[in-house]
Amino acid sequence: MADIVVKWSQLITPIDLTLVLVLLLLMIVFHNFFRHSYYKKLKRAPGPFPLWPLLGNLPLLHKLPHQDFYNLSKTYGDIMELKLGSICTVIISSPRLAKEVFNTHDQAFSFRPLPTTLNSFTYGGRSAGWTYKIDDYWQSLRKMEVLQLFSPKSLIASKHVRDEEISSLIHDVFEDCKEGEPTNMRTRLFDTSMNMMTRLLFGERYFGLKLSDKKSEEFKDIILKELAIAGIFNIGDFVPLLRPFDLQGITSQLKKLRLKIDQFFDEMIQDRLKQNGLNDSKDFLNAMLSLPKTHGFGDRLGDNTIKAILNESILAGTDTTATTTEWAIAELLKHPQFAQKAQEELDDVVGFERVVDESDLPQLKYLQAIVKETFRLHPPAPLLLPHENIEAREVGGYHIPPKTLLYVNVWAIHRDSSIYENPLEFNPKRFVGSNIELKGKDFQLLPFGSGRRVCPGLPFGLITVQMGLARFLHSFTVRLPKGESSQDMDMTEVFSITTPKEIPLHVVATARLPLHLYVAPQFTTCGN
Ligand code: HEM
Repeated sequence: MADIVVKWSQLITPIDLTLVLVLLLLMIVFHNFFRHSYYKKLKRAPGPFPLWPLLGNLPLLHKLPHQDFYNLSKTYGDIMELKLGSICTVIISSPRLAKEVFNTHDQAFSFRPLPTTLNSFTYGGRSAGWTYKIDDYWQSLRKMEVLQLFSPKSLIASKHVRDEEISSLIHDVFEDCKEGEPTNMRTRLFDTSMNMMTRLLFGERYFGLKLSDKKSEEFKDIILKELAIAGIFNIGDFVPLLRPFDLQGITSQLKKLRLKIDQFFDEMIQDRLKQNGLNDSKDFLNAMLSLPKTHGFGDRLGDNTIKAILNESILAGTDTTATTTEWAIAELLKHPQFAQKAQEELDDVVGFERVVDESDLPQLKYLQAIVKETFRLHPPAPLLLPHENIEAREVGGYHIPPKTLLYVNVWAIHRDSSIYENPLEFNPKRFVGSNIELKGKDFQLLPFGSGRRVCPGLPFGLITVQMGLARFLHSFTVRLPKGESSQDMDMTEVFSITTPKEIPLHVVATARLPLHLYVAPQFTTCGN
């Protein structure tokens, strides 16, 4: 054996090895070069040359991929093709092409490639958002979610949950301001959204009231870790050769986290099954457990599907509404003239003797304009969720090969200067009197996506943001803590599963309504 080792080392000298490596590198560069010219013949969308072996254009992306794509689109146009590792990726950055994708080719691009992180959290893509294709299973899931959570009837049934949780938020901020303490809006809004979701899903509040409760703390920790890890742009998803090395340490974290999630949801499901009178409670977990197993799902509405749906709903429904409301308050601190205008409207419509009710919303036009403007500048999912096609298509006159990863960069669309005047300016006036809606039909404003895969939580998410902001503005005037200037406020964003402000917003609030309107709510015991 020793002899053989000696012979090999004599055969291959360091110079030989360097030559082989250089040759390999040249081969990869030439391969990419010829492929690139070949693409051009097929009228492929323009894009930067995929210079890096294995990585392609990946090194062009930094911490905020949607901003990198936006900057690249200024050079290459509103449809461009990049090679991210081994994945052919097309990025759409104009309303015209978003309309073409979601109207003409919606079915073709309705496939959902599953990143490694979400594979684990959705039990192999069993939730509606990460089911790969649109089939009977996906349709049954969507139908069940809409019926139980988001239909007009369900929204009326869950109104008291939103009212109570927002009242609790107002009470907590009031307590902070009585003490003269700044309020951490990030934590308060997150807890509010989380409590709403957990009450709808399994009938329990999780945070805020029971901070000493160990189980609540553990649950919050799991969810925060999931949110953090789910947002990581995993190199292994783009460069399969690197996947086994787990360079970002994701796989090991996922395993630990998945065990904890499993344990948490398993206990909850078992407890529920042991309880007599399963059908008395009207939360989503009970609805799922009560469904006959064959109800449109074949035998797939097992425990793993239920866990995947619960987990996805928490991940999709919590941070999205909380970060949008936080951005809205931050923008209004920077532009107090708009906050004042919204407060005048609230005072006119609601007065000072009661709190805002959901039935007031249609009259709160200025508030609605503020919410739209916030979604325009700060869409929680700036690239929507990834889409994929299995058949070749032509978009904008360019050939899109099968298995292309497609991102619709709504962050870029929302900043298109041919649509929005001074697009980088926060100015809700642009939506006053406009009939642009958030429902996915107006392609210049798409924070909830569009087409078949449009967000099913849209009605719930929108009403939660509108009501949270309306109640907050009606109840308080706010300023930043001493020593901080709103004009210098750092508005840097972070790319994660949502796109929050990098530095959490802290505010000092002053009450503007009679004291009895800040009392803590009496919580009804169950979700619905
Ligand atoms: C401010 C609130 C929200 C925003 C901005 C938002 C945004 C989005 C976006 C952009 C998509 C992807 C659309 C696409 O790929 O074209 C999506 C999908 C989805 N959202 Fe939301 N969402 C919000 C709230 C919610 C809530 C409250 C829930 C439910 C608990 C929810 C559940 C889902 C699900 C299940 C999908 C996947 C749909 C599918 O692929 O079939 N979202 N959402």
